[in-house]
Amino acid sequence: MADFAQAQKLVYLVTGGCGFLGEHVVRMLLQREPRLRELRIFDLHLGSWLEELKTGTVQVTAIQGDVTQADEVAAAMAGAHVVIHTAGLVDVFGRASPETIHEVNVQGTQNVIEACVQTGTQFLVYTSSMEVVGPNIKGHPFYRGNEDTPYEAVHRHPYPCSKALAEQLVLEANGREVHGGLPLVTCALRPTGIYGEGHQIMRDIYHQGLRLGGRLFRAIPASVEHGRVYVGNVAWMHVLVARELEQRAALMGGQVYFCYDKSPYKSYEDFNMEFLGPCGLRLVGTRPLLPYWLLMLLAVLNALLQWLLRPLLLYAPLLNPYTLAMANTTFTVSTNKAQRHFGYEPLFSWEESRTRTILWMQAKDSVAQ
Ligand SMILES: NC(=O)C1=CN([C@@H]2O[C@H](COP(=O)(O)OP(=O)(O)OC[C@H]3O[C@@H](n4cnc5c(N)ncnc54)[C@H](O)[C@@H]3O)[C@@H](O)[C@H]2O)C=CC1
Ligand SMILES: CC(C)CCC[C@@H](C)[C@H]1CC[C@H]2[C@@H]3[C@H](O)CC4=CC(=O)CC[C@]4(C)[C@H]3CC[C@]12C
Repeated sequence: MADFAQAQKLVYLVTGGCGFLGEHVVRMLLQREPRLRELRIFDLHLGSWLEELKTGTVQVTAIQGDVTQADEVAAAMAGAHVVIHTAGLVDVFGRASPETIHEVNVQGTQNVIEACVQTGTQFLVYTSSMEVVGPNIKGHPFYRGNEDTPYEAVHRHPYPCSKALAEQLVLEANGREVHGGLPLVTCALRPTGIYGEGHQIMRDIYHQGLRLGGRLFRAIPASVEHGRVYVGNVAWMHVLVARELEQRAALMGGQVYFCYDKSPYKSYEDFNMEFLGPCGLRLVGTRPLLPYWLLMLLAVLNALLQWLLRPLLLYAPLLNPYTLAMANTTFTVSTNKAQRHFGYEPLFSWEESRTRTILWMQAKDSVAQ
């Protein structure tokens, strides 16, 4: 018992710990990081599920706070050894203003870095995104590329712009001296499209299908591959990186890693059908029902409507010119950098990831009815 207590010495802080990915990171840390003494969960909105975590041997501290407030971040971080920064504004639908997206994703990340320096927190793991690379505005395919694949990364949309800037800040901060004189060690993880338990967009698409009488109509050619990764494996990568950063600082510091697993390469819609199919939905058509130009016209109309209606209400449908371009451009990853640098292997097989996601969809479905 004394040995166990001695081994529990680390304090971790997870920003955005109540979000879709953040919750999985929090639960994974509690399950798979035996050296944890205290886990701080920092989020703008705290979930009631946190209460159930407070019964174990690890001290779980919930902190309601805002990453855009430097003093709140620094106060939460005092005495922490590792910070996993997943908090972010994920908005490609025009819900938030570009200024707000920048403030949360870029200024919020800068505040996390400065808090590390100020408080002496030496290890920072940042949740970046595939969107830092692409797809770019020219619609160039990125076909099973890796971290070194040359690609023209050009963005205009506020979300990828903010993620790219924030990632750059994190990587440039690697090696900065933190309070106490030691060097800050940082790295960035770039998930592709994350799926799994808690994935709100999947639920939105499911409900859209229900409204259409149990059908979805193919909009994207089946040949367009879209990278996807299971949330449990993304969480596991975060836990492993955080664990290995100290021992392998020279190798991993300042590095980026795509998040990957054994999920199959498919189009966005065909991939979703792996889960929506068993929930009773059908994807109609082997080819897109509407030509691309017509879909783009609808997407532009949606954007126009959003702008016109903004003074009255928030109109933010899934289809807009940006999301259409995203879904319609091949972007997939094939790499083993995480395996080579820190021994990552996916914790969940594709079959397990699929089953877990289906069970969650079905359970949610029965609660909703
Ligand atoms: N969902 C996806 O497919 C992907 C997500 N990512 C990145 O993963 C991270 C997590 O994303 P998700 O879990 O999907 O999003 P999410 O929206 O479910 O979670 C984000 C969390 O951050 C919190 N948050 C937002 N603004 C905050 C603020 N000002 N201060 C403190 N907390 C704040 C939210 O309350 C939320 O709990 C984000 O950084 C996102 O950019 C990267 C690649 C793919
Ligand atoms: C028929 C329509 C055109 C289908 C619309 C699908 C879109 C809503 C989604 C297609 C691609 C998704 C994005 C992608 O998986 C990469 C992402 C990375 C992130 O960091 C955040 C989420 C997202 C932008 C994701 C959002 C939904 C899509 C645009």
